[in-house]
Amino acid sequence: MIDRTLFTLPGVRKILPALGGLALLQALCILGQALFLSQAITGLWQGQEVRQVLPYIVGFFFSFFGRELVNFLRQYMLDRVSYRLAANMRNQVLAKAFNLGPALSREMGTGNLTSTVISGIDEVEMYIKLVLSKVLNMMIVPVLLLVAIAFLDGQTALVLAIAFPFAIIFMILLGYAAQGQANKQYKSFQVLSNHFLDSLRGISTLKYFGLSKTYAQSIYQTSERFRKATMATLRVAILSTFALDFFATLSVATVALFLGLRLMEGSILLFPALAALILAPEYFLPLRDFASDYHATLNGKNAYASVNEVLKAKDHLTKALPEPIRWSEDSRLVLNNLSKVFETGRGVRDINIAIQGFKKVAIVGESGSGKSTLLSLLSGFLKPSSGEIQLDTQVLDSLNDKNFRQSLQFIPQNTYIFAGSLRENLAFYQPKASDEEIVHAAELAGLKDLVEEVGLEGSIGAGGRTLSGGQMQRVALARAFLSKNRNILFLDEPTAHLDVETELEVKESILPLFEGKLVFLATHRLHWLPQMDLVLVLNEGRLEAAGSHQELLASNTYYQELLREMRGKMI
Ligand SMILES: Nc1ncnc2c1ncn2[C@@H]1O[C@H](COP(=O)(O)OP(=O)(O)OP(=O)(O)O)[C@@H](O)[C@H]1O
Repeated sequence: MIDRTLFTLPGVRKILPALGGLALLQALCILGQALFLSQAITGLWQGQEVRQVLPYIVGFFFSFFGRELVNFLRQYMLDRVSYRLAANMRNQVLAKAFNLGPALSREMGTGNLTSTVISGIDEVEMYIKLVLSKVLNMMIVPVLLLVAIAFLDGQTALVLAIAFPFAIIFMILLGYAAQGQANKQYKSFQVLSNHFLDSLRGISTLKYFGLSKTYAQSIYQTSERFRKATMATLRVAILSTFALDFFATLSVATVALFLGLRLMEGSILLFPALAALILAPEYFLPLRDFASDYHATLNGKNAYASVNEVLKAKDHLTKALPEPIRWSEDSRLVLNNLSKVFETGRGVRDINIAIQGFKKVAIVGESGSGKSTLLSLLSGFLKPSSGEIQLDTQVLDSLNDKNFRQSLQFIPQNTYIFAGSLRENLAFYQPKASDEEIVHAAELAGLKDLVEEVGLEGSIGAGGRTLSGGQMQRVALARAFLSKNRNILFLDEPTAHLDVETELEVKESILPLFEGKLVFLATHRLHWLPQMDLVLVLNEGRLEAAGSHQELLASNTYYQELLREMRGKMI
C-alpha cells in the first residue's frame, strides 16, 4: 500500500521525528479534550456550578485549540517538504528527459512522459503529504488512546483492541484489490495520454485522409476504457472506506451499548464511561482518515512508480571529455569497427573511418541503409553496441558526452520552433548574444524580411506567427551562424521537404556555414555531393565505399547505381 522508498527521499527521514512528536502531541490533546469534557459534564451532572467546572471547560478549549494548532503545524511542515520534493523530482525528471533525448519519449510515449511530468508529480506531492501525515498518526494515536482507555475501563479497551486488527485486515484485503484496479486504471491513463497527443500531432494527416471522424471514435473508446477503469477503482476504494466506517461505527456502538448497560447496573462510574465513549471514535479516526483518502494514495503510488521509472532509466551521458571540443585542422576522429545493432537486427555494422581537419562529409545510401543511425552515433544520441571512437588522443566508447554536446550544432529535417519570441528562437545556442549579433546571423540565414516584419520580440511558433518550412530551416541556420564556438555541424536532410526553388535558396545560405567546420550531412539529394570532401556510402548498414564524389563516380559501380536511383527520385 505504501512505497517504502518514499522514506528514503531526501529530507523525509529528518522530519519523521518531528511528525512523530506532533502525532504524540495530538494524542495528548485528544486525551485532554476527552478527559476535561467528561470531568465537566460529570461535575454538572453531580450538581456542581458552572463556576466550579470552569477550569475543566478552559482545559477542554485549550486541548481543542492545541489539537488544531498541531494539525496546522503538521500541514505547514508537510506542505513545505512535499513541495520541495516534488519540485526536485520535476527537475530531475526533466534533466533526465533532456539527457536521454528522443530515446526516452520514444520508449515511454510523449503523452505519457508529459502527463508524468505535469500531473503525475502533482499526484506524487499529494501522496507524500497523505502518507507522511496519516501513516504516522495511524501508528501512534490509536496506541496511546488505547492505553488511556485501558486505564479508564479495561472492558472497553478489550473490545477496541479486538476490533482494530479486523479493520486493518479488511483494509489490507480490499487494499490489494483496489491496487490491482488502480494499476489497470493507470495503464489505461498512459495509453490515453499517448493516444491523445499522437492524434493531436497527426491531426493534419488525419484531416488530409478524411480519417479524423474515425479517429475521434477511437479516442472516445480509449477514454471510455479509462472511465470504466476509474469507476472500477473507485468502487473498490469506496467499498474499502465503507467497510472501515462500518467496522468503526459497529465497534463504537458496541462499546456504547455495554457502557450504557453497565451504567444502568451501576457497575461503572459516569466519568470513566463518558471519557471512554468520547475516546472510542477518536481511536478509529486516524484509520478512517487514511481510508477516506485511500484512492488518492493509489493514484499517487502509481505516479510515483512512473516517476521512478524515468529516474532509473539509464542515462549514458558521460563526462569523459575535459572540455568542449574546438575542431581544428589537426583534430582527428577515427571510428574503429563501430556498430549499432537494434533488437530487430538492423542498424549499422563495423564502420571504419578516419577524418582529419575541416571536412565536409556526406552520408548517402538507400532508405533504411543506416544514414540516420550513423548520424545519431556520431552526434552522440545513440550508444554504440560495439567498437570504439578515437577523438584526437582520447579513446571513447560513445560520443554521448556532456562536453561533446556543447561542441555541436544540428540542423534537422524539420526544425522545431519553440513557442516564444523570435529572439529566443534564434539565440538558441547563444542565449546571451547581442541584438546586433542576432540580426547579423538572421541576415546571413536569409531572414532579414522576417526580422523586419515580426521584430526580435515578436512571438513565433504555437500561438504566434506561423513560419513556412523554408523559414523554419533558416531559423535553424541562423542558430548555427550565431553559435561561433560550436564547429562540428550535423545536418539530417536539411532541405528534403522544401520545394525545389526554396531548397536551392536555403542551400545557398547553408554552404557558407560549412567553412571552418567538421560537417556531417545525411542526404538523399544529389546536388549536395559535388560540394563534399568525403562521401560515405552505406548499404544495408555496412560502409560500402568512402571517397570523394569524383573518385566514387569514376570507380564504384554501387555508387553509380545509387546516384541513378537518387536522380530518378529527385525528378
Ligand atoms: N530505434 C530503432 N529500433 C529498431 N530498429 C531501428 C531503430 N532505428 C532504426 N532502425 C532500423 O535500422 C535501419 C536503419 O535505419 P535508419 O533510420 O538509420 O535508416 P536511414 O538510412 O536513415 O533511412 P531513411 O533514409 O529512410 O531515413 C532500418 O532498417 C530501421 O528500421
